[in-house]
Amino acid sequence: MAAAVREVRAANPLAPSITNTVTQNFVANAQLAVGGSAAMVYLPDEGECVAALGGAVYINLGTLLPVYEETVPRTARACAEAAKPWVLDPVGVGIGSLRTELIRAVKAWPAAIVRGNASEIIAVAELWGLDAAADNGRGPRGVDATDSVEAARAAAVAIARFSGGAVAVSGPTDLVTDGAVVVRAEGGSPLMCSVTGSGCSLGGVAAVYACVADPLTAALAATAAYNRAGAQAAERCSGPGSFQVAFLDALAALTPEEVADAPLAFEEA
Ligand SMILES: Nc1ncnc2c1ncn2[C@@H]1O[C@H](COP(=O)(O)OP(=O)(O)O)[C@@H](O)[C@H]1O
Ligand SMILES: Cc1ncsc1CCOP(=O)(O)O
Ligand SMILES: [Mg+2]
Repeated sequence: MAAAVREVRAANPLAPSITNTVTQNFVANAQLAVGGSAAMVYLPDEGECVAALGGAVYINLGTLLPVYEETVPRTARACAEAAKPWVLDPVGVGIGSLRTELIRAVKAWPAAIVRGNASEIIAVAELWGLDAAADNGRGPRGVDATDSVEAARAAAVAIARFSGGAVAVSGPTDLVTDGAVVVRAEGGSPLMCSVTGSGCSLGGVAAVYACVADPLTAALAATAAYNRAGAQAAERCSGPGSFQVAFLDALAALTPEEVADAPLAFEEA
């Protein structure tokens, strides 16, 4: 994790995004704060182009446009063909039919990292037909979780075993797995739920680290960085507005050691 943080700062890798219109700015600023480079695109040929240019691609389904019916599968396929990692954030899975169709479609080119809140991870496992235990999910309420992180454990492990990558479930305690180990990470702040894009930008930062590290290390580095920076920002702010500013400052100031020393609890999956 420390090496990933250091290498990103040294190499300034590009992790382009197809992401929602609500939080693009926060995603790009968080990617820049950790030392990465950002580029947001919408069109199918642009997705293919940035899959070739970038070290890893972030695809977030938060606000879909009709063109995404083409952009998302073509970009995921381009990543797979170029052996580039990509990160899926299945925001709001369950709203409308296109999100469902797209998540079903990209099962053919599995993401190196699937990042979402507990309800989204449970819903993806259900859609991919991976895990009977995942049927327990109550489903997302819009973009928010209604399930606990622990309720998503089996779904997360099943997705990681299917994809061969990592799954990061966010919440009060985060859970990250590669299908062999399950890692729990504490930290952050409840204020992160009051700033839209905390989850989206975590996915964008995971894509930055995936440019230089394996999926599990990248997902853990992003999660640990968020937990550290979130806790620090909460001490320095006076509410959600100043939290977001303090959070970007804290993210930019994190040392590799602070990220690597974040408390993590490992167990067998
Ligand atoms: N109650 C909480 N306490 C501390 N950190 C939290 C809490 N809820 C969410 N976080 C953190 O906020 C970030 C976004 O997580 P979450 O809110 O679950 O994502 P999403 O916005 O996609 O629903 C993660 O880094 C997570 O660890
Ligand atoms: C509010 C909202 N609506 C569609 S996408 C989006 C942003 C969700 O961001 P996050 O999942 O990081 O809270
Ligand atoms: Mg989210």
